[in-house]
Amino acid sequence: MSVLEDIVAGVREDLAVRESALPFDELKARAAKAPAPRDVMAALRESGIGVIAEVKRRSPSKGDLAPIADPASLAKDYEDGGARVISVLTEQRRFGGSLADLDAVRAAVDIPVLRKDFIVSPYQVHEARLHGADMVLLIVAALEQNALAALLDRVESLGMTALVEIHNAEEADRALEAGAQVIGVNARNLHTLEVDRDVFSRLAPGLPFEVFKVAESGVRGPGDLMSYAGQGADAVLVGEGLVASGDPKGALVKLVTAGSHPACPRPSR
Ligand SMILES: O=P(O)(O)OC[C@@H](O)[C@@H](O)c1c[nH]c2ccccc12
Repeated sequence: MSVLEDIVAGVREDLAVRESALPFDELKARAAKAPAPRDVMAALRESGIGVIAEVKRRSPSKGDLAPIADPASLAKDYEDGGARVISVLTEQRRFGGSLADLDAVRAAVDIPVLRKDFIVSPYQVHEARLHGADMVLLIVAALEQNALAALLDRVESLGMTALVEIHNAEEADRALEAGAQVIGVNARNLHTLEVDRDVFSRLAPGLPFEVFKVAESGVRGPGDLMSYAGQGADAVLVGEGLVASGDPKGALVKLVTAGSHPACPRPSR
C-alpha cells in the first residue's frame, strides 16, 4: 500500500464513524444554514504572488513540526501577516489536525479558509461547509475521474472553490478535464513523500494561462517563492516553512513582502 492509500484508508474509517453519528441528510441540512462562503477567487487574485499559509502540526515525512496549542492565534497571526487564504489540515492520524482546528480558525479570521484533507466523499464536502470552509482540497491521485468531477461540481454548487492538486502531466489533464480553475502542483510526491521543486516548472507551461496556479510544498523562504513566481506560480502554499520557523508570523511577512515586491515576477494574466 502506498502512503497515500494508507492515509485514505484511515480517513475512510474515521469518516464512517462520523457518518453514523450524523447522517448525511442531517449534515447537509445543517451545512445549508451556514454563513455563505467567502469569495476565494477575489482573495487569490489580489496583486502580487499570494501566500496560502497552513496550520500544520505534523506530517508523515517530517513527524512533529510544531505543537500549535492555539490554532486560532496562529491563524490570526497569518491573517495579520498578509496571508490570502489559511489552509487547515483536518486529517487526524498523520497530520494531527481536526475539524475542531477548522472551527477555531474559522472563528478567528475573516479571510478565506481551506479545508486540507483527503476528500473522497460528498459527505466531507458538506462537512467542510458546515465547519466554515470556503475552499476544499481535491487530490487527483486519490480520486477516480468520475468522483473527481462529481466532487468538484459539488464544491462549486455549494459556493466554495476547489484547489485541485496534481503531481504529474496525466493528473494535470484529469484536473483540467474535470474543470478545475485553481490547480495546486504539489512538489511532494504522495507515494514516496519526496520533494522535487522542479515538478512545478515541468507542469506549469502545460496549464492554460487562465488557470490559477499554486505551488505547494517545500517553500523554505522568499527565494523559493521568487523562483516559483518566475516559473508562473500565482500563489504558494506553505506549511513547514512557517510553523517550524519559531516565528511563523515573521516568516510569513517575509514571504508576503517578497510576493508583493516590484522585482518579483508576475503572472502574465
Ligand atoms: O509543509 P510544506 O512543505 O510547506 O507543504 C505544505 C503543503 O503543500 C502540504 O502540507 C500538502 C500539500 N498537499 C497536501 C495534501 C495533503 C496533506 C498535506 C499536503
